[in-house]
Amino acid sequence: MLKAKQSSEPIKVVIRCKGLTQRDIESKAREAVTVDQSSCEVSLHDLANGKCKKFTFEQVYDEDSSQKQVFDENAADIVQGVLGGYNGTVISYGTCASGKSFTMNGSQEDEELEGIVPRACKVIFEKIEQQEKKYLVKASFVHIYQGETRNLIGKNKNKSLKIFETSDGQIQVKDIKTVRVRDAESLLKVYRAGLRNSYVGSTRMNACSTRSHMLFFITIESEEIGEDDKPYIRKGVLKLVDLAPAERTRKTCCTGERLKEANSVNSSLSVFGQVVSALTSKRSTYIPYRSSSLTTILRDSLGGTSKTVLFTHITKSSYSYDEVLIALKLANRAKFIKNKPTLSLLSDSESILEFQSELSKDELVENQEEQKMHSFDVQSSIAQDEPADHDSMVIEQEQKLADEDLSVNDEKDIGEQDTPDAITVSQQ
Ligand SMILES: Nc1ncnc2c1ncn2[C@@H]1O[C@H](COP(=O)(O)OP(=O)(O)OP(=O)(O)O)[C@@H](O)[C@H]1O
Repeated sequence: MLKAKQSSEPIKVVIRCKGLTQRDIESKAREAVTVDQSSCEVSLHDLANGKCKKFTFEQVYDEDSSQKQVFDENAADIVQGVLGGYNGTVISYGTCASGKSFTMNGSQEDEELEGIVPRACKVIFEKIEQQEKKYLVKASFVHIYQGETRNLIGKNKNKSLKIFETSDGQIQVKDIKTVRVRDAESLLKVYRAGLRNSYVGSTRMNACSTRSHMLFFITIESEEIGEDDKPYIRKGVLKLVDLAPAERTRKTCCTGERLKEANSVNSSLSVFGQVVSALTSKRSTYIPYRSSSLTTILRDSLGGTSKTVLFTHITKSSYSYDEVLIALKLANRAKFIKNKPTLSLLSDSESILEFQSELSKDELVENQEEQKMHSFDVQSSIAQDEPADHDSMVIEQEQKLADEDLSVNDEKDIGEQDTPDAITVSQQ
């Protein structure tokens, strides 16, 4: 793999603050957080003793921020980078019910409320349509539930997937389900099918609380001819990560399975915090990535070659003071993590052949469709003595293809031929 090294840059840390909910107001919570968007300052007030802790970040959003603004100002660049052959990561972290899933997924009912993932899916294909180049787009969706990495799409969703490191230092997830997609709608279908399979449970803090860390991967490859007249594949992986919340189990009063889930999430988030600390401490000689599946998969995103934005969600409620303080302290440290975004240009014959053979399948399908249309054209002209309706034929055929490819939720494996044993999710 050819890699044009770039200089290091800090990961972007963004704070998004949610206002008091009706429930907070009814339970007499007060506002313990103030956000100054112009100075990018967040103040956390200890209302009992009148003290205040101030933090500054690259970008802070109050409760009136729009989904579009949040995407445009933080994720659009990352998506553009992935199209250009860089890895990109968006991580949604924060306290319970603070809007982590709202930022990533948002609401399907109202386009204005769509989150980063649906917006990214649309932008990717809008940009691809503006290009002459051919692109391959593939998606995978896994979650980490009680310490096990599992597919959220395809068959065998209960199988625990192994994470391993290849001899050249890449982190891969074995048997991850990967689906080739040809348009934004299909990509969104994969995402939504995975979401339907995710584990959401009711807690005292949130009726729809995420019980596992969810990681949606979009791999984008494009081919070009280099100055040496040889073919190269530009390859970028976009990781869209919705983390489960750290939970004070005494507060959420969960028991049984919910308690096990919370303990497992807390332990992986504690490793996440240790990795952030180690990466930003001058004294540290070891980064404990391997202590959890989450940080192993995110190795490239934290201190690696990815362009990364870390959203830290907090709420204004005075009852969440302790959790907000922990989240702000982690975010404040994460500001000092440096990554080296690195362009990935593949020149090995295996990658090029794989890319070209995928594209040749498209040509085969296109030729078959053309032949079918031609015979339909001739037959219908003979039968009706009228020209065939080409446009509606094409739309029908495309719809059929999309449906066949994306019947993910029916446990029917899709794009089986597209499924490699493993995909690279992290690089040294
Ligand atoms: N900025 C926002 N504007 C409007 N509604 C929001 C906003 N952020 C969150 N919400 C609403 O607050 C509720 C909780 O949000 P969400 O489920 O996204 O939180 P979460 O942090 O993912 O929760 P959990 O930690 O339990 O997984 C949802 O009803 C969501 O629609």
